[in-house]
Amino acid sequence: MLRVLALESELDMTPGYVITSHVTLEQRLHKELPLSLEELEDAFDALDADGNGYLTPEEFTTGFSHFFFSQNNPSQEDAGEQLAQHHEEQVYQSREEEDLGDMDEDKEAQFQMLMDRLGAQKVLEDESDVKQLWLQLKKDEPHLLPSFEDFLTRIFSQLQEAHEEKNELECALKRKIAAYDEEIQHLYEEMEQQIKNEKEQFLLKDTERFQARSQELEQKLLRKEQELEQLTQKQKRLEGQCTALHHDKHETKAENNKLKLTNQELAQELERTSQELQEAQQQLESLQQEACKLHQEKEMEVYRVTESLQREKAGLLKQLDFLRERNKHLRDERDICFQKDKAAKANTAASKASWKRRSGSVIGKYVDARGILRSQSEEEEEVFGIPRRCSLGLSGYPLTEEEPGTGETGPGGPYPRPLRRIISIEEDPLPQLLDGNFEQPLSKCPEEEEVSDQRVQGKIQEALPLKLTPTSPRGQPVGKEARYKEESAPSAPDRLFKIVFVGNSAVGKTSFLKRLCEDRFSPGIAATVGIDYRVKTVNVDDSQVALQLWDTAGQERYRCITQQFFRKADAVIVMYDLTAKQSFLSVRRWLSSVEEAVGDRVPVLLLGNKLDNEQEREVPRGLGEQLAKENNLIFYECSAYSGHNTKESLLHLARFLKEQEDTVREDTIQVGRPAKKKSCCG
Ligand SMILES: Nc1nc2c(ncn2[C@@H]2O[C@H](COP(=O)(O)OP(=O)(O)OP(=O)(O)O)[C@@H](O)[C@H]2O)c(=O)[nH]1
Ligand SMILES: [Ca+2]
Ligand SMILES: [Mg+2]
Repeated sequence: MLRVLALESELDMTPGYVITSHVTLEQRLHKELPLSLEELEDAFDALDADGNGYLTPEEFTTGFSHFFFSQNNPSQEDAGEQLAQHHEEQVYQSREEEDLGDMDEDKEAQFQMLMDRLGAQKVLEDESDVKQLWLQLKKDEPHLLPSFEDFLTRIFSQLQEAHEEKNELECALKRKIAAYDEEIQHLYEEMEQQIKNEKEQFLLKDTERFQARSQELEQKLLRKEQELEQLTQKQKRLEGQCTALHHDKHETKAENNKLKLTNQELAQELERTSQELQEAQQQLESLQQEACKLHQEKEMEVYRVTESLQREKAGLLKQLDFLRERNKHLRDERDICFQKDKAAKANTAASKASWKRRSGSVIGKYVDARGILRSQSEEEEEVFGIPRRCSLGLSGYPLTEEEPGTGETGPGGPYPRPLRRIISIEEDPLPQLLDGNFEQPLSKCPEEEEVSDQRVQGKIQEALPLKLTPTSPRGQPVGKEARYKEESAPSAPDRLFKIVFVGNSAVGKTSFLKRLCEDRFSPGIAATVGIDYRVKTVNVDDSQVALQLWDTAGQERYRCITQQFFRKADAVIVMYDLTAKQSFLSVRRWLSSVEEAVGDRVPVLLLGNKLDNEQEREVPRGLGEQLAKENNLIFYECSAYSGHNTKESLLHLARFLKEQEDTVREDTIQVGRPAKKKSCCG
């Protein structure tokens, strides 16, 4: 029993507490108990119900109670007995429980006192077993009670000690555990710390690496972003360019279409224009041909007319001479008559010279509509002292009503005036023949009538025959040569020179001629179309020089027409406007076309016009003089506006032409002598 009790004291009665293996237990108990290891082995094995080598408090309690009961009923041997025993035990227990139920109060108190004394509460959790045992002992073996109680005391003290030990152990264990824990904790912490540090380091490294990596990645990202940015910008630019190109493409396409359309239109236009141009060219050619034909016809006409006029003139002059002869005879006869019968102043019927009416000459068309000879000028007035004549119709009668009192009236009313010969515009009119105000029919003798104006008397008398016998139907014109005998008698012009007037448009050619021939200036003059024509007669050293002045149009488009007139020119006048530099610069071109057409055989007069416009002068005088010197020209600066140098320059040219012609004549007379060319400017 004791053995068992000692055994029990080694057991930790805490429920669930597992006793370490029995080997450990036997070793410990072997010292305390007078048992051999084998016996202890058997005891342990007997208690280890499940044979797992470990004793639990339940196994120990159960085993102990077996042992105890077996002590009480040693007889029972077999299993059945065991079983019965077990059954008995159960019954016992149940019986016991009944007893217990009946246990009186003091036992309970005694037991409690015992427990208290033993301080079992601290040690035991469940006192029922011990209570049962105690009661049982009390009941069955009361003498054992004290030993039981001793035992219990011991056990409990041992238990208490064990408990305390255990507690101490526990405490120690706890402490150890705590220490271990602490250590572990510490270690754990350390480890934690280390891990933490490691982690931290790792983290740090990791972070660093991560940071580095992330920086790297960031940089890479940045770079990529920049690249992306650049790529997007590039893409945008390219898109922009693409759209622009696309747009341009559209625009270009549109423009292209437009251009194609314009091109087609232009091509059509061009075609149309070229057709029009061809037509225009054809028209122009035909016009030019017509113009040339016309011109040639006109030229031919003019020359025919001039020829016929020349012939007529020669005829007329012959007639004139004849008339003068007749006149002279008549005068002689008259003188004789006067002497014979002063008294018998017989009616000498004025033999009405029946002036054979000349057939109208072809010159009619050169006289302007009113029959006024366009070339009549003041000069004639001076030279011939003939006042302005009234306008004559083509028939020779005045176009306008005469002032009353000037017309002659005969028995049958006004005498029909004999038709006058209308002198060609080609030659200067014989003023005395064409005098409008002195209605002297050619047949009338001057003595019958007092000529009102003394100034012209001699001229008319000389010129008019007293009595003209009817002559052959077409009186022979009195030729020029005949006139040479009558130096004094003014007559048709001695010389006839054809002068062509050229120069840029608007330099003042027409105004100059107007001033020269009509002595007036009309500012609003229109530009000349094609060619114009005037005649001007000047008196050079007592001889009449008729100048045929061809006024050309300066405009470029008439150049080909004017060009043709150079050929027959006896002299050329080149005019520029001294207030327009360009017109001066064109002079060289004019000179070269003159040179081309007539060589240098004709004299050239260079005129710088518009001298009145001094403030707008663009061509210094010296330049004109220099050019004239270089090209051997006669040079004047003049003004059609003021008339300055208009006559002087022409007189100079006329004199030059006359002298040139005289020289030529002399040369012709002295046969074979080559004519030398006089320099124009002397
Ligand atoms: N101040 C001034 N103006 C002038 C003079 N002569 C002509 N003019 C003006 O110049 C302009 C042209 O005169 P025109 O006589 O028609 O010139 P043009 O050379 O005949 O011209 P085309 O017939 O085209 O060759 C006109 O307005 C005239 O009034 C001048 O001496 N002085
Ligand atoms: Ca066991
Ligand atoms: Mg003109």
